[in-house]
Amino acid sequence: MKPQDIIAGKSSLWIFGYGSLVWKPDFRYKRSEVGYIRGYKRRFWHGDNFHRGNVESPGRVVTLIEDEDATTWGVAFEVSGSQLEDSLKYLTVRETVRGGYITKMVDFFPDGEDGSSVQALVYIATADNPLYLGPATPEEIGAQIAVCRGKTGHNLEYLLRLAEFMRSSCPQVEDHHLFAIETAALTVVSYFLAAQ
Ligand SMILES: N[C@@H](CCC(=O)N[C@@H](CS)C(=O)NCC(=O)O)C(=O)O
Repeated sequence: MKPQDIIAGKSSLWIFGYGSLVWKPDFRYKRSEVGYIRGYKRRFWHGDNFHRGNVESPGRVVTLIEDEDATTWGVAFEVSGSQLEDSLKYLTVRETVRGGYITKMVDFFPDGEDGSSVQALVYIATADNPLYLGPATPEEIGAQIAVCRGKTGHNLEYLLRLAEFMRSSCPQVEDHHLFAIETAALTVVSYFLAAQ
């Protein structure tokens, strides 16, 4: 969907973040809510040759994989008025042009509500994306993240800030994939430090 199609006729829009957007939206918004979407699992299966890696050593960032039994927790940001066009213009470059993500509309369930949901825009990198790296063990992914960096910073920062968000904002959620990769990456880092 093109940004103009997304905002057509809308006075406000919710944008769901589940990776770097949860800790670094970098666009102006009216309000935010922690919550979840259903039918997707978050996986570090997408490559990144710009923000957290480069062409020779792509980093690993998250995307969403369809799984009808799964839920993914993150943050939704409501944008309205001029924030609508500004946020989508910014995210088109950050997510789509540089990251290879496409847009979809999903149901977002704010935490603590009565099970009600709102429609939200989400950026997803699908398996047919040239940057898609696919499944690997937590050890393989952790080792890759421990050594990659890109124009925005180290891949380790991307991982640790997401893990910190989940611990502080969603303590009730046990994200095995995320925390196994965090443990693996920090183990590699500890070897590097011990070797010095
Ligand atoms: N679309 C996901 C993932 C977003 C994401 O991590 N995208 C990368 C682009 S490859 C990004 O924005 N990176 C910025 C950064 O690493 O600071 C989200 O909603 O958070």
